[in-house]
Amino acid sequence: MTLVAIVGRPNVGKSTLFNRISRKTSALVDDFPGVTRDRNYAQITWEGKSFAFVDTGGYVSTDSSFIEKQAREQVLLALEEADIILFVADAKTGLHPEDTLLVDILRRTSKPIFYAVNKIDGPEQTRHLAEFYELGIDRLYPISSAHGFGIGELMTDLAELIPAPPEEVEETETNEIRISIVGRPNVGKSTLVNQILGTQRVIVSPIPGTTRDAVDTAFERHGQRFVLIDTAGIRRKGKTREKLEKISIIKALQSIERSHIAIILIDATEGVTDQDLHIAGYIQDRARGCVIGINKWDAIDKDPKRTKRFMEEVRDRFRFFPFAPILTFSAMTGKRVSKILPTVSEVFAQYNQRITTGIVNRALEQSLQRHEPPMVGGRRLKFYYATQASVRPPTFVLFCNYPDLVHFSYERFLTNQFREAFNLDKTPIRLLFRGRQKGAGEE
Ligand SMILES: Nc1nc2c(ncn2[C@@H]2O[C@H](COP(=O)(O)OP(=O)(O)OP(=O)(O)O)[C@@H](O)[C@H]2O)c(=O)[nH]1
Ligand SMILES: Nc1nc2c(ncn2[C@@H]2O[C@H](COP(=O)(O)OP(=O)(O)OP(=O)(O)O)[C@@H](O)[C@H]2O)c(=O)[nH]1
Repeated sequence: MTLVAIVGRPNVGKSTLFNRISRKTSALVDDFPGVTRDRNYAQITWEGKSFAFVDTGGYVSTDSSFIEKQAREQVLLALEEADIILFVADAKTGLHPEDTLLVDILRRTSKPIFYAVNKIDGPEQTRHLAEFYELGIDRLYPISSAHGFGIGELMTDLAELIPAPPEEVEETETNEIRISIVGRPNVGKSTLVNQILGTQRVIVSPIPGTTRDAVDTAFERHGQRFVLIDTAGIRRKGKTREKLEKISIIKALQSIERSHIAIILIDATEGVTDQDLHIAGYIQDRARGCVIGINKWDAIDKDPKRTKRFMEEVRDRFRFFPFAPILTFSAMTGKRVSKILPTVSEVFAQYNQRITTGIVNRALEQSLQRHEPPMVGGRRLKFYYATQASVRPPTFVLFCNYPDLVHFSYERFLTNQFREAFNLDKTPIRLLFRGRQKGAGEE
């Protein structure tokens, strides 16, 4: 997905603009689920084009010279990582020497840049625009983030640069397994990529991903084709790790989006952190297959008691992922890395599993017998029929009398029953509840 970064001096109104675009416009906003804590990025659809917005601002320092340095760094990082840059200046303060500096940096790139002058709240203020033409930019967008003026036009021009959404690749029945490797900085992602690719002789070819930086790598193993998503992105080392955080998480989300199976790496020497769960939450929301990889296993004390406690803790913190296999390995020494691809294949096979309708209905009947559906609001919940609607992940539609009243705990019960009956212990599955079909072709 195309990534648009908003950059500019402190206080020019970047977050106000971001908020307006992500919440208060008619743009359809799909917050990245699972990562709602950080409000700095949003997935947006404007005139049929989808893209992600990131606000690079929010400088913590109060020392103004330091802030300016930080702003410059953000611009450099945005240039490196984003596909389109949206530069914002402030009409109220007027043209600032620092604006000129930032614009000079931006000029060095061939990436598309949009220049907006903010806080032009009414027609009488458009005169403030004049001095910004000193920057030598042909097209300036006068906007008011606070009042919403000029935003629509800017967004429309921006959307024009974004490629049309690709045909839904997801459901094409190719058998290549698309894998994303995600995790916090320093967990060993690139070491693992090198280890996996180093042991694979048949590297098919690097294939350009959706954005210019994203280069995926395809290879074959025992006749199975694998694609490692965004190999280039994983290998590229960020110099200023901390500040990359905002963009790097979006990159991870985008990789997950494009993959079938996500390998989330945990650093054994640090244990499971909140951010690991944050990323995992996104894998869950997107219903991707998942393998939990505990890396740097060589570096910890392998006292059996301690190991047992460690594994229990991982299971507990990932309790929302009971189906994700957990592997321990060392990307550095290569020990047990060979387990990864077979495990991924196993998860993928289940992720694609189709169950015949007869078997689905037998499992439904048995589940209903084992545990009668509860009364809801004085009414008895009744299930009529079930069928598998799709794969990736296996998704089952259950027709019943009160589809909206199926309680979470009963849904969980049915999910567990289905998992067991169909041997789907390693993949997410989805249950959808629908009202009884009234006639052919009707929902
Ligand atoms: N008059 C006017 N004020 C605005 C407009 N947009 C933002 N502001 C004000 O400008 C100030 C700074 O806005 P922010 O959105 O926090 O600026 P920022 O660029 O995100 O700041 P950093 O977080 O430091 O990077 C706030 O007081 C806003 O209310 C606008 O269109 N018109
Ligand atoms: N002991 C040990 N160290 C490892 C292992 N895997 C990676 N490391 C070390 O951990 C550090 C980070 O590894 P990278 O592969 O660069 O991690 P990364 O996740 O790609 O890092 P970012 O680029 O910051 O996201 C390096 O110093 C590696 O040598 C491992 O299995 N065992």
